[in-house]
Amino acid sequence: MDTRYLGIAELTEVPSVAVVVDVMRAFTVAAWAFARGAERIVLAESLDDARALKDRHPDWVAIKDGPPAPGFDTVNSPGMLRSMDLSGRTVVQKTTAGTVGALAVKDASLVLCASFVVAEATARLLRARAAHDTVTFVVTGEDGKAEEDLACAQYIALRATEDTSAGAAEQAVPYLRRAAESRAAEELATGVRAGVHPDDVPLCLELDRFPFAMIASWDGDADAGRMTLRPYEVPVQVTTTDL
Ligand SMILES: O=C(O)[C@H](CS(=O)(=O)O)OP(=O)(O)O
Ligand SMILES: [Mg+2]
Repeated sequence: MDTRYLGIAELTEVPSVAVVVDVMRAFTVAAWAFARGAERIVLAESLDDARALKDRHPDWVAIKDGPPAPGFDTVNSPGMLRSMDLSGRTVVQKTTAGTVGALAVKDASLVLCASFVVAEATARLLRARAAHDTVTFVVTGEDGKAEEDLACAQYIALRATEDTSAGAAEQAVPYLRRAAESRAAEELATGVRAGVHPDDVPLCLELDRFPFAMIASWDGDADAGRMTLRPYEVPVQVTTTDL
């Protein structure tokens, strides 16, 4: 597997396989939404688009980053999502980096959205589906320089070359440390960013909290057709016929 690491603005061609990484916080939040029962996450193009989706589908749960705002049900915080019951719900998500990165590679043949909480499942899916491909990791934060996203991307790339899930916790230590010392972690912990729960940073640094990867694909049934994120439970002994 060949790997490359690009910021959103550096995506000049359609990748074959894309792993869009946003540790703090979009794809930690997305994983928590699925853990709390959400059926799918519609990735909104803009705040206006998210509001319009919510207007057309009042039963959908709209999430934005930054401070709470009219028209949105909650904010981009795993600490807040953790206590919500989202059973069977469709979530609409719009954030500054993560959802923008996923939409930027919407024409790729496989789009995974990832963070530390789904790292091993993501790596396992790459082992099965992309062992002979070039995998483009989209480092969504800070114009491709966000240390928490780059560290997570490099960790998933490392794990994707391993045969088993043994040893993951030990291998992860330096990568998690880089994320813990990132600018995003500091800003979330010190109140520079809005719409934050005190547990957000530790929740974003939980390794393999969830057993699923997250695949973004076109869903013709969502509104008039939308890029939509869904969880994908990756069998431990996966073969290509499982997919
Ligand atoms: O909600 C977040 O943590 C960020 C937005 S900001 O950098 O805090 O303004 O969005 P994300 O797309 O999840 O990085
Ligand atoms: Mg981020």
